[in-house]
Amino acid sequence: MSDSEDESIDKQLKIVIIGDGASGKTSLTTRYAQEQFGKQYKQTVGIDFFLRRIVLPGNVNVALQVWDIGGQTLGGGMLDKYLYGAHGVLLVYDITNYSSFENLEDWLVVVRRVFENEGKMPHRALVGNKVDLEHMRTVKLDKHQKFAQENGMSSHFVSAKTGDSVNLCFQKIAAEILGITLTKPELEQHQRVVKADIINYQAKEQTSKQPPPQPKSSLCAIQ
Ligand SMILES: Nc1nc2c(ncn2[C@@H]2O[C@H](COP(=O)(O)OP(=O)(O)OP(=O)(O)O)[C@@H](O)[C@H]2O)c(=O)[nH]1
Repeated sequence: MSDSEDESIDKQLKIVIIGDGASGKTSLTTRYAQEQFGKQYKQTVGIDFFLRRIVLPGNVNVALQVWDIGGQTLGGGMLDKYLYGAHGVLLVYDITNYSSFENLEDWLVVVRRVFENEGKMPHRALVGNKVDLEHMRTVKLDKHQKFAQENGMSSHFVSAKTGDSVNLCFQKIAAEILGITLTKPELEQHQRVVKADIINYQAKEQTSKQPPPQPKSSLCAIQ
């Protein structure tokens, strides 16, 4: 296959990210598209766009056009237009903020209204963000699962801060939209992998005449 063929895009998907202000939509998008995270909260006014190319099994080249919608857009006239033509909609909430979860009902009402005339609903994904703050969780797991089930949504937990499961979330959604099955090795490949040095304290306590201990490396995947 030539270089140009290799780079050609088979599918272009429009993915729209909605949910309350400060739930982490911009952080999630920039983590995914640019591998970055900013601690400072800067409200999105209107919309931001990002593009990321991925390859799915079967050598399917996909361009994901990610639309990051400002949380204040709910109730405004532009949201319908932003949603129009979406293949996938991510409904994001903050697991430490119960009202951001409750309000997803209102966001979903808009999604249903926009797509009821189009005949085909986009893929809808329920995304609980900020799992690095698990100790502050206020939205119970069973509430999340019930909401996803009742509304025909796929279910995801991520941390835009640590990057935990962010790639996996987008990869799964893109594959589901295109009817592509991800194999176990592919799923594992998109889990975030943390590399840590194991320090041998016993060896460290030995006299300085001894040769210094060699650090060992280990890999662990966060599920
Ligand atoms: N601990 C933690 N903080 C996060 C995470 N994701 C986002 N934040 C923080 O939450 C705040 C809001 O994040 P944003 O990404 O700006 O939220 P948003 O949903 O885009 O907000 P709007 O633009 O108002 O719609 C920022 O201070 C982020 O640093 C996460 O996974 N963990």
